[in-house]
Amino acid sequence: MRSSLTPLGPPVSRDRVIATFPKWYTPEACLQLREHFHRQVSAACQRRNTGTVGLRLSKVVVVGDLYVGKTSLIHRFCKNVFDRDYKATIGVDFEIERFEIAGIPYSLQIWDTAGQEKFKCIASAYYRGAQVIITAFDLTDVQTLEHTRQWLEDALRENEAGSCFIFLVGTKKDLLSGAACEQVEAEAVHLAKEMQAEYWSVSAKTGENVKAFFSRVAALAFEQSGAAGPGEAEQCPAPGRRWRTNPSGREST
Ligand SMILES: Nc1nc2c(ncn2[C@@H]2O[C@H](COP(=O)(O)OP(=O)(O)OP(=O)(O)O)[C@@H](O)[C@H]2O)c(=O)[nH]1
Ligand SMILES: [Mg+2]
Repeated sequence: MRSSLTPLGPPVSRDRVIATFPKWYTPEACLQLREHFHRQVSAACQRRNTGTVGLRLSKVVVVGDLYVGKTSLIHRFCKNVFDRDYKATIGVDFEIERFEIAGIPYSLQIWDTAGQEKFKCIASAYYRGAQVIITAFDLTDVQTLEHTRQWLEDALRENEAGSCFIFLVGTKKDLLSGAACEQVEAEAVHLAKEMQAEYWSVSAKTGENVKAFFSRVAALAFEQSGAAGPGEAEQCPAPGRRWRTNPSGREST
């Protein structure tokens, strides 16, 4: 059935409908601990403030070393495919993924950048204007985790301080298990806290956590963008001053 809220293009698929706030991966490194939409956003959505809505699209930039699996992660989410063969991204590429969040149409423009050094100057030209920066590393290659600091620094240089949500994502989870996985995750969580990033482990091969991860990205970006209606963005703190919710559920900034 076609949704009345998506007048342009085909309706969003059922698995792109986000009705309840998606949960974090680990509470140790997460951008906020609320399990529901912010009350101002919910109220705006209930009023269906769709006549003069805020921005309905957020730019997401995915960075990280070559071969860590950035393209694979995006393709698993957007096309539900996985390719075992490596085809280096040359420069940049992007996908637009449409959602319906709390009843309101919303899209992510997901930029896939090249990890190879020789393409870095092309890719970095596209960092500007990001609402979300995803720094990816390979869980089986600890050096790629160490390099995420530099990738983040480069991406942040092109954006206003405190204006982006940052995610640190460990890829290829299917290749690691048990104590080895726990050890790398612990290191990554530590780094994520330093970066003020939210941490996720995913597998593009099996699809584990991929949809949950992008739903979380979309919901956080949606709340912050003002897409729920006029005035909501000003009431929602910028990512640098995120809503912090203590475990008791009380919100603070
Ligand atoms: N086992 C496993 N392999 C993966 C996974 N994700 C990616 N790969 C493999 O890792 C290789 C690199 O993946 P890409 O997605 O092309 O890496 P990339 O980060 O986009 O690389 P650049 O475009 O050069 O920056 C490919 O051979 C993929 O099949 C995963 O979750 N599990
Ligand atoms: Mg690629």
